[in-house]
Amino acid sequence: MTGPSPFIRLEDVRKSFGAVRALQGVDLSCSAGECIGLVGHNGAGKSTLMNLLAGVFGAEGRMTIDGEDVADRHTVASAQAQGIRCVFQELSLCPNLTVAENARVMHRALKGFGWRKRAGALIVAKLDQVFPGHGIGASDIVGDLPIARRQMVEIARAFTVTDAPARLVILDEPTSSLDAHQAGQLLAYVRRFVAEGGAVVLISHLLGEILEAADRVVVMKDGRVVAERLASDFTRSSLVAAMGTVAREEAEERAVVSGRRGGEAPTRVRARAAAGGVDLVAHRGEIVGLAGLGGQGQSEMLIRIFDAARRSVSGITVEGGSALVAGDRQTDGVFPLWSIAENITITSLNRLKRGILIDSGKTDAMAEDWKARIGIRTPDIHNPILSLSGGNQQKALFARALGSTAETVLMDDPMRGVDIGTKQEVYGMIRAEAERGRTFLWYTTEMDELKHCDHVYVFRDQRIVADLSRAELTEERVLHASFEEVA
Ligand SMILES: Nc1ncnc2c1ncn2[C@@H]1O[C@H](COP(=O)(O)OP(=O)(O)OP(=O)(O)O)[C@@H](O)[C@H]1O
Repeated sequence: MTGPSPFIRLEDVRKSFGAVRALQGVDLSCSAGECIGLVGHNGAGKSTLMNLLAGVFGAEGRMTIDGEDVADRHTVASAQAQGIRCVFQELSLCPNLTVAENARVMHRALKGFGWRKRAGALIVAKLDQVFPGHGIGASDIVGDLPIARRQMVEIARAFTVTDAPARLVILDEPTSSLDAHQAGQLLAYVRRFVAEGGAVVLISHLLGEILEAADRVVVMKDGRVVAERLASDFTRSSLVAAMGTVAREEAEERAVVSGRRGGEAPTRVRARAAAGGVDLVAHRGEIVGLAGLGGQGQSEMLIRIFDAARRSVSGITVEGGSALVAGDRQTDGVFPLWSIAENITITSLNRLKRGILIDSGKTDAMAEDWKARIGIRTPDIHNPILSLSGGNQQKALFARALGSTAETVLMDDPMRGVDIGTKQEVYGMIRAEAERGRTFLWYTTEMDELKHCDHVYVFRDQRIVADLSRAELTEERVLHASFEEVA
């Protein structure tokens, strides 16, 4: 399927974490000048396989680079020297350093007088190539950047070259925090990089991206490769079928019936408009979408509403409490030292007490219930949350919010890294909860998800510039409102 001498070849690779058999005999080869799309359910083993390529840990089986057996001596340093670069789901930049300094962390060759300037020039030039108009400066502190820009820096850094070449760049959910425009820029760059002889492994749950950017698609399931074909031989539905989620995909097409609740239902959230904008109003049982380009104030609005449910915030009223599903899982969502069960139950502890003490039987029962309902893949809910795959961590955050008693659930692009089958189930849960009276405010960068909303507010420059009903909702109208002043 690949050329005569692939850059990297893995054969019969196996890896276990305790009782979890993450890889159960995987073959994969990757050649210069191709983009491999890697897809599969949450916990299928994709990131584990990429960690292996990047030298993060070893495994049983064979691994050759340029035909040479390296299985016993492949490390992060040797991978880097061979030109293997990785952009993992959880960003690895140092938040207290500048963009230029983070570029230097990866390139030891940038030393001596003026290294900071050279590092800055290197990363900004790559940002210009990958994300024209990015608006990022070399001296910006990474921790001060919004998550989309941090992700852009991390991606651009992976493609920068000093002494070692960039031969294979692994992108694990690279567009999860990018808006559609930025994601398009990245995919276009991937195609240029591949055309010039580079290799890319692209992991994504957005199948459109895979079909657009990949030459070959590899489908994983439960630690095995279950299908491998040219991308042109797949359609979206045959790819979904290969992943084993065809029935749920069809369920997605079911229309939302609730419609706008204004007038008849009580108001749950009201946020007064910024100058020149539109008020945000959400009623009982309504699913309200927040759209627009990334970083236009959507996440900030959700955080302000979340705060307003706890203390007085000028211009915002919230009835009945709120729960937040964070978009930036790494910094706002997951308690990294806690177990899966503790992460799920933290906002429900008031209900899980016996007397004044937390009842561990009740917390375990709640966590087990959500593990089953939302399909969190773990042998034990008492395992650390970081033992879960990225998508399964995100499911735990959903369980935390949906399992709370809050009347309003705020969702900050919450489906990042969640597989297509689980997404359908969560969409169904959101609909069912809305029908029972819960209110959802849902910021999403995925156009397809807006169709689950009763109406959609489009944000631009930190204010709402349009309020589109379901009937009015088209990608064109959202884009139009995102870019232009709406009369
Ligand atoms: N450090 C670890 N400790 C324990 N278990 C782990 C560890 N890393 C991965 N696993 C387990 O290995 C399996 C494969 O995880 P992996 O992260 O490779 O999945 P994935 O296909 O990348 O999923 P996602 O789409 O959610 O990112 C999962 O069951 C996960 O819980």
